[in-house]
Amino acid sequence: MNFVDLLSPACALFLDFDGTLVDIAPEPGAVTVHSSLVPTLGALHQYLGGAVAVVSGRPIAEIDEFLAPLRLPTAGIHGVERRTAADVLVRAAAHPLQAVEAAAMALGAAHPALLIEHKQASIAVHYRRAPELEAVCLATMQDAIDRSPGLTLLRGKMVVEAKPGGASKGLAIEAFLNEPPYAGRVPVFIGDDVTDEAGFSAVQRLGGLGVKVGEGPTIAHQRLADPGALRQAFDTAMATKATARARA
Ligand SMILES: O=P(O)(O)OC[C@H]1O[C@H](O[C@H]2O[C@H](CO)[C@@H](O)[C@H](O)[C@H]2O)[C@H](O)[C@@H](O)[C@@H]1O
Repeated sequence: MNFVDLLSPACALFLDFDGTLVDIAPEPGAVTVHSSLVPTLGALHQYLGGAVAVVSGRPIAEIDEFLAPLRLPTAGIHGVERRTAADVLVRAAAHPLQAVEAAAMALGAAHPALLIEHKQASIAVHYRRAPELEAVCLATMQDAIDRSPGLTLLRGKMVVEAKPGGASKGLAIEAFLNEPPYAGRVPVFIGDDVTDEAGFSAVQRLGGLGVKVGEGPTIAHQRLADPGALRQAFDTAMATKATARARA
């Protein structure tokens, strides 16, 4: 892929976090932010006139902590919350989590290898340390979701999550694209997980490009090997643009 061509000032760039900007780690708190990432994202944000946003399954507050001191426009919890470029926080309707919370806590108590993540509007059960528990996690969460109006099941990398049904990464990207400075630009979304397919679908329907990071089936039209390849491509693109500007 030629990121130098892709990253023109006419594009709006939407970025997933885990598995895309950072490598997957054994647990959510253990990810490492590469030293070049924050300066590179800052340079991209400036180069694209502010038309960059993170679109993550994590809460916005966690993304802010990982990327500090950079504070980008961000959609969190798969689009349930969204901080616009004008710094306005928009939240989708919340739905009662008691049934899924109780089911997840009982599951965690029965199987200490599971990690239960509370994200205000959603509950995630991570089974990375016990992959053999996938089926029981899936069945238990689906049963609790069936008793929880408004919630839907989302699967990700070694995780099953109950989240509000009215939000998705695709809808979050479309909302950004209705606002400045994203409106009228060619959208590019880069992600790695099944949860990112809704984002690929949205940008490609709107004439843009989806870029899948890593292996696995996807509807994205382009692919990169891993987060390291993406960071390298960004660094190369920014260096090339800087050289071109210096020569002009
Ligand atoms: O949409 P993303 O920004 O990619 O976030 C997706 C989920 O990422 C986190 O879980 C995943 O990454 C962990 C750290 O690498 C890994 O241990 C876990 O197995 C993955 O599922 C995060 O904890 C979730 O809340 C996000 O939804």
